[in-house]
Amino acid sequence: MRFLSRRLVMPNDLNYAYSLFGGRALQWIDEEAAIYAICQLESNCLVTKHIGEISFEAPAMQGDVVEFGLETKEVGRTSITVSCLVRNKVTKKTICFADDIVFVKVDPKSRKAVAHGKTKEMLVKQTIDEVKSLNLS
Ligand SMILES: CC(=O)SCCNC(=O)CCNC(=O)[C@H](O)C(C)(C)COP(=O)(O)OP(=O)(O)OC[C@H]1O[C@@H](n2cnc3c(N)ncnc32)[C@H](O)[C@@H]1OP(=O)(O)O
Repeated sequence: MRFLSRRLVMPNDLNYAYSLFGGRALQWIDEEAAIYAICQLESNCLVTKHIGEISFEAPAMQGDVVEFGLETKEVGRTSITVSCLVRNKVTKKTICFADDIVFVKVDPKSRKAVAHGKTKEMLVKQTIDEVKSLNLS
């Protein structure tokens, strides 16, 4: 799992109990996972088909920096399934985990599911090449 993005918990992200609102966390997860899926499939014509079980393990508080870890679980003909872990950047404590987020590539005109043409093997190679090109050392 690669931690690809961070966000700062701001006052307007809080719930009535002064911790990160679950609905905001879901919005962030959908967006972060969509960006990840778009980059993996190299297409922005994707829609969220399914978000499976999600568990909230620990609260995030105002001023916390949270980071998003993303991973490809499955690659189908028209779909990709990803998981997303949200954790505290400093303590590494898990805030929530969404195991099963499915995106489907759609035709921009008909809005019907269409093949994305990628396999899991292709995506593994693509990621290795991308990480190499970032020259992170
Ligand atoms: C980023 C966003 O927030 S987008 C906004 C929210 N999302 C939307 O508005 C999407 C609304 N939904 C739709 O338009 C339609 O359901 C579509 C076009 C996505 C898919 O239509 P369907 O008739 O379900 O397509 P179809 O049966 O061909 O399935 C497409 C893929 O989804 C998968 N799928 C279908 N139902 C489910 C499900 N309940 N759970 C998980 N995967 C599913 C299928 O296995 C298939 O994957 P594969 O081709 O890789 O094997």
